[in-house]
Amino acid sequence: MKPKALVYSKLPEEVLEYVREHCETSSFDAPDNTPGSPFTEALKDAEGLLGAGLKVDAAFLDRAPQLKIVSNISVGYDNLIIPEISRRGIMATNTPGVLNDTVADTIFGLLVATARRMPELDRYVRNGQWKDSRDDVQFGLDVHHKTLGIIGLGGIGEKIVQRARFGFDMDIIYHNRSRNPKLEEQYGAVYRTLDELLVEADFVCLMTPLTPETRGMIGEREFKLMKKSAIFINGSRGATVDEEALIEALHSGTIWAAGLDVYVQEPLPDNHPLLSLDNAVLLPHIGSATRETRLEMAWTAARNLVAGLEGKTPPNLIQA
Ligand SMILES: NC(=O)c1ccc[n+]([C@@H]2O[C@H](COP(=O)([O-])OP(=O)(O)OC[C@H]3O[C@@H](n4cnc5c(N)ncnc54)[C@H](O)[C@@H]3O)[C@@H](O)[C@H]2O)c1
Ligand SMILES: O=C(O)[C@H](O)CO
Repeated sequence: MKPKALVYSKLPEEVLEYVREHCETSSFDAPDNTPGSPFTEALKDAEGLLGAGLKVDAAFLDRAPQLKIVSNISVGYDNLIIPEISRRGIMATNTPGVLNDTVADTIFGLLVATARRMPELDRYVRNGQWKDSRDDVQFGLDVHHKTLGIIGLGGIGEKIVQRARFGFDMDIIYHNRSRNPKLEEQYGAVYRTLDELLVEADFVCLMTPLTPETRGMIGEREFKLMKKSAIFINGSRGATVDEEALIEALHSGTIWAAGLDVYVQEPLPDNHPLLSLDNAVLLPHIGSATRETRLEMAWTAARNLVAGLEGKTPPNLIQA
């Protein structure tokens, strides 16, 4: 008898087919947690769960008594309450590595777009302002030969640094839980305390996971330490930043601009204060969102799921 899998995100057809070959599969484009819904009913028997972004905590796990593995289609797993999942002997997996280059392209692209004010100037052209323009209205800041300060130099961070160092001749400083001598040598990256990095960097780029230690790690104090010309880039998770402090820093000119892919509340609600700030460039959490990479992530997560349900150690098992 095949194990029972519950898929709660829309998967590419070939990946869903692979899951169906190995598992008795109930599949939904999105979870519907209302009592009595087909998703809720399927959850009662599910041994494997596959999808992106669902909060898996104690209350959720109480509704899924047969669960053996939760396979996340993302590298970040702050939606999974790992101590609670492990306490019940359930495995959890993520999709590291396969998205590093794609996310680095997005985050470095966001950095350049913010420094050179590209979205704002696109609006300027479309609104017919070009013909009566003064040049200085269009001035941005240079990226090349500046200092990039990266907080969280892991898989994605390294690929951002590679682009900055070899594509844009930038100097690299970094702050991490531990030092990485290999990357220091490879990219000339220099380790800094968090405060040193904030004071020195022209671009502050946040790429840590969201954990109890990183929640709200950049707030009013940290923005005040940054240069007035600093550009802040967040590609991690919205809650690593105190969003109110960020809005105030952008509004008051404490920093020059911000490029954001992630927010405390996603999608951003209508009338959110960030929407009215021209010095904020806003992307809708699309770091890994290319066809190729999303397909690769779905395959990685599906293979993790099937391995776990076949009694093997999944390739990307999250260590509690
Ligand atoms: N915007 C997007 O679409 C998108 C896409 C992928 C990942 N992400 C986010 O990026 C995060 C990082 O992904 P990754 O694959 O590079 O992970 P990773 O584990 O390879 O790297 C994370 C790095 O952060 C460091 N770190 C952890 N806690 C820290 C702390 N308190 N202070 C300083 N450094 C700390 C770790 O030591 C590690 O080097 C994910 O967890 C996710 O939240 C966002
Ligand atoms: O963590 C990730 O993989 C991305 O943010 C997609 O959710």
